[in-house]
Amino acid sequence: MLRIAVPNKGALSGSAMAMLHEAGYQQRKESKELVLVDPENEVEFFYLRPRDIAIYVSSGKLDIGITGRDLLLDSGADAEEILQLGFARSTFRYATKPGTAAGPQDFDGMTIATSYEGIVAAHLTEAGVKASIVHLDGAVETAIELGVAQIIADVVETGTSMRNAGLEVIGDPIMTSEAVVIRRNGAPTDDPKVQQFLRRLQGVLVARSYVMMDYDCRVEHLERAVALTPGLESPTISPLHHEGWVAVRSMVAAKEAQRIMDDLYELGARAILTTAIHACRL
Ligand SMILES: Nc1ncnc2c1ncn2[C@@H]1O[C@H](COP(=O)(O)OP(=O)(O)OP(=O)(O)O)[C@@H](O)[C@H]1O
Ligand SMILES: O=P(O)(O)OC[C@H]1O[C@H](OP(=O)(O)OP(=O)(O)O)[C@H](O)[C@@H]1O
Ligand SMILES: [Mg+2]
Repeated sequence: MLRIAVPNKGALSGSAMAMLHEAGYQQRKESKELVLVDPENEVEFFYLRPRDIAIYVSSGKLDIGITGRDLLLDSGADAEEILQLGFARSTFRYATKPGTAAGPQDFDGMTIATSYEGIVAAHLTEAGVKASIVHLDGAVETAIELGVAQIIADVVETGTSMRNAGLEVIGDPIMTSEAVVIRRNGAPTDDPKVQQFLRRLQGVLVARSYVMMDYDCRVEHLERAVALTPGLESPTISPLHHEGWVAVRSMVAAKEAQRIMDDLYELGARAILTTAIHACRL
């Protein structure tokens, strides 16, 4: 059985479980369930704190896990990311009250509050800055108002939490993060069970970001139409009963579908349809 760590709460949990469900795996129904066996797919899911997942995976007790790139880096665990999942995207940034500092070069002697001590300590060392770090579990934005620190380092998605606390982000982003699949460094790369799991998740990613496009076009316009819809390998072309016309079928990036439909119409294509892809193996 493949043993997989899944975030049990927080920003990663819901999207991770939704993606696994979409990939055909059973997921827990109750938030108190700690372990779920999916015998049909020969997988065992362990619902763990997101921050602990890299540690379990690096210990070798679990084969793979879903966590945030920032949490993996912060843990210092001996694990590596093997697939990007495209949700829980964020940047990790310093922030302060306007006028306190412009970037790490001004931090000497200051105190920085964060939940990600590992990332911040490594970044300060690299920048040659001598500052103190105070560890907080969350709601880090409040630390400056309450006098615990002059600077914070935290996850920023929309920037709303920073703005609401009257803070401005300073310096370059320390890192960008998203949900990732991780495995222990040095674990075999050709484990067929892991490969199958990754293919299923990749299938979900493709199904979410592509649509299937069908249209009819005149043979003399085919080359220009195919240039607009080259597909992944190459489009399928079928003859139509109406002479001089063909039917074309091709996968298209969902976010470009409307523009491509307009361009195909201009070219003379007709009966242009898009349909959702529910699952896929590339
Ligand atoms: N608002 C957000 N938008 C996108 N990603 C986020 C957001 N907040 C946290 N994350 C990401 O979620 C992961 C942190 O998970 P964790 O569950 O510890 O955070 P959380 O949602 O703040 O939960 P908690 O506050 O209960 O600890 C990190 O990878 C982080 O980048
Ligand atoms: O830029 P934003 O869109 O505002 O999102 C970022 C905020 O979201 C998360 O906080 P969460 O709500 O999980 O609370 P926490 O700070 O207690 O972890 C994160 O820690 C930031 O505070
Ligand atoms: Mg949080």
